[in-house]
Amino acid sequence: MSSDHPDHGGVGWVGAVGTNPAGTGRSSSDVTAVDSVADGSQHVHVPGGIDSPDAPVALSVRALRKVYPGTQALKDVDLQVRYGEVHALCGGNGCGKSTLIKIISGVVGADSGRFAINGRELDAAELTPKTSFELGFRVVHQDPPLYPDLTVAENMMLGSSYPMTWPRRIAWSKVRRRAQELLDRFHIQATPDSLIEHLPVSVRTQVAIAAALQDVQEGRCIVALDEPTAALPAAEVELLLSTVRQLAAMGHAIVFVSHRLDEVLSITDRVTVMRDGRVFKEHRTETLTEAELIESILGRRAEEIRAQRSTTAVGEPILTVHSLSAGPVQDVTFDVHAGEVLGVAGLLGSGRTELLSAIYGGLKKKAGEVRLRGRNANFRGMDKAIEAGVVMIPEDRSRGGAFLDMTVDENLDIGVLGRYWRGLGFRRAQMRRDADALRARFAVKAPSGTVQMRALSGGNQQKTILARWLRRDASLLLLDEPSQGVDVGARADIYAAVRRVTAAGGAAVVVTSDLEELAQFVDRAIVLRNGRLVAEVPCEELTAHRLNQLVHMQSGTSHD
Ligand SMILES: Nc1ncnc2c1ncn2[C@@H]1O[C@H](COP(=O)(O)OP(=O)(O)OP(=O)(O)O)[C@@H](O)[C@H]1O
Repeated sequence: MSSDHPDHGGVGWVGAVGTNPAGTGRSSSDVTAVDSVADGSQHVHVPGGIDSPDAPVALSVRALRKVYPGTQALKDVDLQVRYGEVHALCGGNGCGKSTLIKIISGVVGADSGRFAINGRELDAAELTPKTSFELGFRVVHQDPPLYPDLTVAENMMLGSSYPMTWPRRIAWSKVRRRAQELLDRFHIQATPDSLIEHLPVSVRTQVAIAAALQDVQEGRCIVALDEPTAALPAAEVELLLSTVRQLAAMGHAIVFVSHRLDEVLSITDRVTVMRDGRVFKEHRTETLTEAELIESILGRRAEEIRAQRSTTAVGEPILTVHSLSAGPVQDVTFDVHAGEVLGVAGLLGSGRTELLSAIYGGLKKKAGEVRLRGRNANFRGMDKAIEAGVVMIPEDRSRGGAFLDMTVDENLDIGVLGRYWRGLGFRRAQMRRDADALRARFAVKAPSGTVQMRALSGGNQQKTILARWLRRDASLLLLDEPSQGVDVGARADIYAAVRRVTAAGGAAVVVTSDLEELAQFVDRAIVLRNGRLVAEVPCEELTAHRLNQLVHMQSGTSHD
């Protein structure tokens, strides 16, 4: 391990947390911090700051190893997280971040390693979900395990005990009231009786976070958030990030996994960068620049991954949308030209996802028309749109794409099998070579193309699905949150693939809640508010700040 200061403190390998006679594992400095929290103080006294060797350690991991068939996911990982800090775990897709968190939460077994959680030392074999939970480790996983056909209240109560009335009946009014309190506390736009399957992805993520954190007001916890903001639009991201900072100020230790480097730089105290199953480096956020962080994660210079704007002259209109109304979308008119990537910015509920869906034929139009290369394109269903050269990659990839029981290459090849028939012969070797090349081009980290899709990390599944769709000969790409969950290098690779389509005379429309990404990668943007197109931003005016102003303007939450 190479680290700036992988200091393990002076009291054994668990740092400042020794085990006291009462078995709570709290040192005296530790207890002071707890008392101050109980007193309602928003600040935790950390002697010398959280970087000090005296700062109490909440979580310590030592020499952790994990081998999956064909992959050594973790190689001698050491990590220390202190009370009162937000500690980022960063690294490329498949470097082992989720595996590390799953092991600490006890849901995946490690091969070897030692842990100290809230002062209790354990061996890898002793760590079960129950022990981890009882010791105060809380986690919101990348794909939160919510039950789509249950209500918000029912999902929130799963895993904690249901309030009961006599004679042994669930007290539903109490369940609902408790859920409503959580919805209010986390400012979630849902009711206790909303069915999860009817909620947008971002609201589902918020529900999962609220459910995991429902009891963290009491006592001190270690809260791990595995890419909590991947599916959240900007306004909710800010809300969540301030909740995270508040939790740290209350004395909890936060492990924060994110590919969104602006978030990492804005709310964390330290960053541990992992590469290929190892801890590569630990940084203090205060003195870290974005370029240094990118270089630490990727091992390449930040300039190498900057996206190029369109270099081709903008050609004839590929997509023309005229006075379109569908769902919340009202009277929207715009066009996208050959060679162009158009970005769509808007808050949750602005109609951005429905706009793509209406163009694609997934959402019924109320009025208006859609033209492709000047011809009427009122697609009735996906097949017709695909035939016409339109590719749509939806926001919710679990509905739109990954076949987890099939192999990676089968996932890549679905939809293009017809290409490989030559008369009665099937060109299997060519198909394999093409899949190899595709995995390499999209940097899909997999031991081989024959492993099951479920063995891939979240980001690598995402890259596989994108590669499947982007290999088609599309003339119009409709992409909803294309870089959700992918690392900073892969994000640039995805836009490079989009550029290949536009350079060949195609066009693309990209919806993303990451305004930095829009400002960096698209050629022009439109802004939607309450279903209406309210602004068009040309390339020379594209900045995240400008887009942020425009998306918030009417709601009175402008962030000037
Ligand atoms: N159930 C599994 N079976 C086999 N291999 C697995 C399994 N789960 C994860 N892996 C492998 O372990 C490695 C680490 O995966 P992990 O999910 O921890 O990565 P990650 O850093 O969280 O990635 P991402 O940023 O994409 O979420 C990857 O190579 C992945 O393919």
